[in-house]
Amino acid sequence: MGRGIVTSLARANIPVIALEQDAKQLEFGKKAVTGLLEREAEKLIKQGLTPDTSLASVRFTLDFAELYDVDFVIEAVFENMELKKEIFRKLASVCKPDAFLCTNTSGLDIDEIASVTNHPHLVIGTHFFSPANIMRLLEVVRGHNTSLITIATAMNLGKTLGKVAVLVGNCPLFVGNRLLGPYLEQANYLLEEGCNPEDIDKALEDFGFAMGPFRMMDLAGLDVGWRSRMEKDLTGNKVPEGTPARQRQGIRYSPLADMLCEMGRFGQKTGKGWYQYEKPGGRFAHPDPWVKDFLQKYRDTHQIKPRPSNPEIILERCLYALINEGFRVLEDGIASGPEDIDVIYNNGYGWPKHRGGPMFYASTVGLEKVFDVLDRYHKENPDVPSMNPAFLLKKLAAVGGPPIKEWRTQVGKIANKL
Ligand SMILES: CCCCCCCC(=O)CC(=O)SCCNC(=O)CCNC(=O)[C@H](O)C(C)(C)COP(=O)(O)OP(=O)(O)OC[C@H]1O[C@@H](n2cnc3c(N)ncnc32)[C@H](O)[C@@H]1OP(=O)(O)O
Ligand SMILES: NC(=O)C1=CN([C@@H]2O[C@H](COP(=O)(O)OP(=O)(O)OC[C@H]3O[C@@H](n4cnc5c(N)ncnc54)[C@H](O)[C@@H]3O)[C@@H](O)[C@H]2O)C=CC1
Repeated sequence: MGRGIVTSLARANIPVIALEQDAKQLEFGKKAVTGLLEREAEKLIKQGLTPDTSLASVRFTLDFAELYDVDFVIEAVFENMELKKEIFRKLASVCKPDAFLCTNTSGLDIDEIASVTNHPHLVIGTHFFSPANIMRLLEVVRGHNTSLITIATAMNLGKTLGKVAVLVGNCPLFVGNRLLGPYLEQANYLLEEGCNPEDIDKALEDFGFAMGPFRMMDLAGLDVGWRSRMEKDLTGNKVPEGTPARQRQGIRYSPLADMLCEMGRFGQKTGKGWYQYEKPGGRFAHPDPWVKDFLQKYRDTHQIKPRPSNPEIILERCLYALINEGFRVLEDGIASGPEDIDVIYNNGYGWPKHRGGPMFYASTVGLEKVFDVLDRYHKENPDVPSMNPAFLLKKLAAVGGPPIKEWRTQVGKIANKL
């Protein structure tokens, strides 16, 4: 993410100091940023334009002390709370007192990160999306103490970078990734039940997604989700002994993605994940016979009898799970309206734009249908609480599923924590 963010800043002619933890990583990063900027320059030249971005605006360093007079920091280290806090302690001591301190976490608590600084009003989440120099979304996550000036500055940064900035509230995984959780959960359960990654990806790509869930996670890096689950003690050595492999805290859980990570299969970056790639860093996903075999052995171990799923079932389960969480986000006041969720999905996750975003799509399918499918699934699978229909969905379905623009008036004031 760091290299994509640096490239976006350099492209907008913002001087950047790019900091890494060791010389090897710094060299990798420098090479990657140089490559991305050169590629962009070539594209402009081909179009008859003169590139005005230069690598000279980027300084590469290993020394935190060089950050003493920067206006704005964007931290993008591994998804680990203790490490993020250590970095923010350092930043708070090195940077000038009015520097804005941003974190590119995928879903950690912004308030906890801010708590280690003396100026939490200057701390904010700036959540970029992979590939960070390409995807247009910037989720701006306000913490409890984040000031209006800090929010305005982060929103303005999004605009300067040519991105679409959306303000959201602070909760685990924020908005985009919070909806992604139940979507990925269903995709993983479908694998357990007999599908292969390519069956599920094909159904969602035929629906119009730029990438199905498994190709997308291979692109983002499976280790990101793994670290995020470790932070929640869902995997790793803090899981209590004797916990059944397919259960956590009494609810259904799929350990499949964790098992791939334990074997070093992180996706495109390692050349192997849910698919295989021509080399580490390769981009062309090929179905991997190893994965097919791995899934079959897993089903045998857990005595799961494979059953077929057609594209319609795949779509309903994955999409309605995602939409249901969208209603919960609205109930919690984490997004300011259904339109914001749609903008997030259209610009950050390769959602098919012609379908208008997940919440608009739900309104076109019919909220009664979405409710009925979720309700039936949840009654048959009470150990999957994410599929329990959200209260707001139930309420709107009960009044006939009005068009999206009428949701607010139908349900009264939606709690807004922004
Ligand atoms: C619940 C736990 C949560 C854990 C997960 C947390 C992760 C997060 O916090 C949030 C995330 O980022 S999730 C990932 C979000 N990203 C997506 O969904 C990407 C979906 N894919 C796409 O949009 C297009 O396929 C894409 C744009 C990638 C490619 O587009 P096309 O298919 O049209 O292909 P191209 O025309 O060849 O490429 C367009 C530009 O993209 C560049 N590109 C392609 N693949 C890339 C890759 N793997 N890495 C870097 N850049 C890449 C490609 O070079 C081209 O760039 P330009 O030539 O400069 O235009
Ligand atoms: N991969 C993705 O799709 C997305 C990731 N994120 C978030 O971005 C952050 C980074 O994720 P990735 O780029 O995927 O991870 P990564 O593993 O590719 O990169 C992390 C970088 O942090 C550097 N680093 C670690 N400790 C450091 C330290 N003490 N000082 C300086 N640099 C240090 C590492 O050398 C490495 O280059 C995480 O918080 C992740 O949740 C956010 C959006 C999307």
